[in-house]
Amino acid sequence: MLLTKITFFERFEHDILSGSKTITLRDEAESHVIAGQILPVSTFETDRWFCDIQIIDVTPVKLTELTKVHAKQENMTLPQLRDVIAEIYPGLEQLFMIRFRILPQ
Ligand SMILES: CC(=O)Nc1ccn([C@@H]2O[C@H](CO)[C@@H](O)[C@H]2O)c(=O)n1
Repeated sequence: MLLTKITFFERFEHDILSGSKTITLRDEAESHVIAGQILPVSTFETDRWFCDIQIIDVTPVKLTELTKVHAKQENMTLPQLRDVIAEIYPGLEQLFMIRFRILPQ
């Protein structure tokens, strides 16, 4: 089943809106989006809509394969990104990188 919406933690809202966060790393359950798809984005905490994104592509990536390039696309350092993923997806090795662009409001 394709996702029809996506949520982000509120603390990433600013980076998404400013264009400094251009990927998200998700588990398999949240990887079901396709290139070209447009999705409404809301906060995880209160389900408040804050933008629409268009999916560029989805690529499987293992935790061990993450590099500074991924971190830069998250507007983080690699250690910060590893910490965030360990917190959200403890013990998960297989991630999916979703590249997106923010649509003008
Ligand atoms: C239910 C829900 O909202 N889940 C998630 C899952 C991930 N992310 C962000 O994607 C990147 C890598 O995981 C990091 O920047 C994360 O913080 C998020 O914001 N929200």
